[in-house]
Amino acid sequence: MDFDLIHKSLVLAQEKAKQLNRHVLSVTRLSIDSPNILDLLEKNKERSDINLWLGNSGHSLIGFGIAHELIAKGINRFSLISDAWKALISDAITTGNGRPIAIGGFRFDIHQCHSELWKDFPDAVLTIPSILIYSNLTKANDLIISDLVTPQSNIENRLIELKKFWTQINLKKPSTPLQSTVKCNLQDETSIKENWSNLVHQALDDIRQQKLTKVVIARSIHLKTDQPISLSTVINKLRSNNPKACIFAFSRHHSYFVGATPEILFSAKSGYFQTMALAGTAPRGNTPEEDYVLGSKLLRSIKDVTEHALVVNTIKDTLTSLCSDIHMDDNPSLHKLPNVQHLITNFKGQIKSNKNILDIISQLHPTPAVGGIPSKTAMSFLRDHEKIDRGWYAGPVGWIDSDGNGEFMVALRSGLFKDKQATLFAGCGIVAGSECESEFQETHLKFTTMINAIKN
Ligand SMILES: C=C(O[C@H]1C=CC=C(C(=O)O)[C@@H]1O)C(=O)O
Repeated sequence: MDFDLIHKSLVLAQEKAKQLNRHVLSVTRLSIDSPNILDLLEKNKERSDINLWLGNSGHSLIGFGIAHELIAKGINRFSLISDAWKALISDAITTGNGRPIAIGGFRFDIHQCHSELWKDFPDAVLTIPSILIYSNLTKANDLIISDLVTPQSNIENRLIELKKFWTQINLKKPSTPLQSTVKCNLQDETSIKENWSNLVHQALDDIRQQKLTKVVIARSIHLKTDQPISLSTVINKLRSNNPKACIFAFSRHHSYFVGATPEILFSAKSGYFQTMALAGTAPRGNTPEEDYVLGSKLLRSIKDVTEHALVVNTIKDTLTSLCSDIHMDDNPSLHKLPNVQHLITNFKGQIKSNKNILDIISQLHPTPAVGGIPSKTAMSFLRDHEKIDRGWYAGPVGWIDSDGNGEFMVALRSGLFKDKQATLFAGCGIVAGSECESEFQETHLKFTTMINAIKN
């Protein structure tokens, strides 16, 4: 590793920090030989400062440590984070063609009661890892070393610390696979079903009274294992079981939030964007014939097509003021995943030059694929009736770079892990015509993404 280049960047950052009398981010990019991200994860699985992204469009990131963390609370969390990010990157010193990259996530709803379960996950966080390995399909692998330098920093010490940190992360460690067996907790099925049925009926009542057109309700399940659940085992299984999904993991303090989501909230590359409406679900068939029948039925289901169209129209309306040259699929098609198939409508186009990805996700979130219509009424319905703390489930998670590129996904098919416990989340859209039992089964299928990653 070229430590001279890192040293140079730290020195320049300190000169600037002294001039400005505030901290300055130093970022150095070095090329490294094909590091295996999953291998690095395995070696460091016990760490509590890992940010991982295995994107479905080829971008992979793994970050260790924290050079700097932007944290925001409350109603203006998106704009606070966006302003802090802009200020940070405008001062940053970059060497070796480096560019700052941050990774993080946002809570689904800041007004929902904040429970103890999510205490390690603030309303909004963007982390600039000390060491970040970034790779994509076309470019070589980058090792990005970042540090926050103040006028008082001891540069020589910082360099020694960074060297030590890299050695520690890269150290060969014998892997000790954990044998976990999943046991469901004692919560009995009847009470779960009863709560679910009350929630669905309440939602249908509000729909009948025209207070709501759609609301996406969710439930959680708690699992206990006989050994701590290994992050790398879960990630490896998610990765191999869900080739079309984006796999993410955020470990903070003693918990980690992990998922394999199919849903892009907004992704940006060189001024162009991609997003999607994903709503309307059917099971997969056991045979190709059965699968075809289920898929065809979904494409013709008035209830599902309506549920989907509500998402399409809202996304289209929101994008109009933020993007130009918008192209969208004429009709929904099927997005087939291992356990379920969804209706999908893809969008692409250009981002208006004065908009950045964080401004845009603040407008898009929550789409009616996770909230509802009207959005405010649906959110207040969820606060009053859902009785779970969604935390980061169904919130935006992703990464961003200083050139305005990035990807944010909706954190679905996900769970929060702590020691020997996991809390998994799944939801589904309720519209006129939704049925309690089939919606329950749909959430059950959605849980299996995570359950299959935990089970032996
Ligand atoms: C809310 C979830 O899924 C959303 C995304 C796709 C299909 C959905 C549906 O058909 O209800 C949901 O809107 C979830 O997976 O927890």
